[in-house]
Amino acid sequence: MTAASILDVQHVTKQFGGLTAVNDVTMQIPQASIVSVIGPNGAGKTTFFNMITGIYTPTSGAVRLAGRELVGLRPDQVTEAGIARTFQNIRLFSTMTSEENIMVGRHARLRSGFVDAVLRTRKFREAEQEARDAARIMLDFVGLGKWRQELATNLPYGDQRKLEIARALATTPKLILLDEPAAGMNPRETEDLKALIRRIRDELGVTVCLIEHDMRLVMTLSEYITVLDYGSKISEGLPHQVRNDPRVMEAYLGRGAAAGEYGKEERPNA
Ligand SMILES: Nc1ncnc2c1ncn2[C@@H]1O[C@H](COP(=O)(O)OP(=O)(O)OP(=O)(O)O)[C@@H](O)[C@H]1O
Repeated sequence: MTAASILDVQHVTKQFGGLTAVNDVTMQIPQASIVSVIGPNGAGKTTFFNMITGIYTPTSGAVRLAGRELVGLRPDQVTEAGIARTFQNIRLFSTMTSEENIMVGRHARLRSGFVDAVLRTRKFREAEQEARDAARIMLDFVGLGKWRQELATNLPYGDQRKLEIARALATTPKLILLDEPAAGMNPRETEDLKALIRRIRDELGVTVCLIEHDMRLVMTLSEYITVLDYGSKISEGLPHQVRNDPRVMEAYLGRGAAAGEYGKEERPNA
């Protein structure tokens, strides 16, 4: 990779007792790129994201965002540093409106403090208005403007996932990590998602890294792909390189779950 990296992950390892969930993985994410991390179930992908975002501290290794070391920071500090993420399972506040869900996500950026909030000072009201405006902009950006006052739980499934992305974007990240964003989506929702991810990079200039099992989406959207298996990096490169890598084929096909997971039309060497 020749482009400057926004994220530089060096030799990260995570052990849970005797289990090595991620084993000495090095990966660079070029600025303003769309990249994917793939691998069979249990390969260590989510653990990898959890180390980048401060949920887990790596057993060893370094994670740098634009040169700044992130290991040791709390998740909220990592968000503040410029990394936002979504989770495998939807984590919206179902009793809040779409707008409120985004305002909560933006909390990390609010400048007013607890005392301001209790006293409802001008500073607090201004910060709240700013959060509301930002929420509207993000809702419009992801195409959910009409759902602004609707409870999150009432949104169609695909729109709930978009709302999570909007919430992450409202923290004005440099890099967004999406954990299985297409999970459970129908083909039309997946196409919509693909267009949205491209716009996040092209129009907002935000670098995107996704974990995804939908190989058709991964192969058509990603500029670079990193493949994990049993915690180790077994391949990386351009989509066609990864698709044709015998090690990748073996990792998927060797477990007998290949047809479903790798996708019949996107099988390596197909
Ligand atoms: N907190 C934890 N404690 C112990 N083991 C864990 C923990 N988190 C993950 N693991 C184990 O680490 C390994 C990697 O899990 P991880 O969830 O990172 O894989 P994954 O590639 O994201 O899988 P999937 O595609 O199924 O989501 C698995 O064996 C898992 O059981």
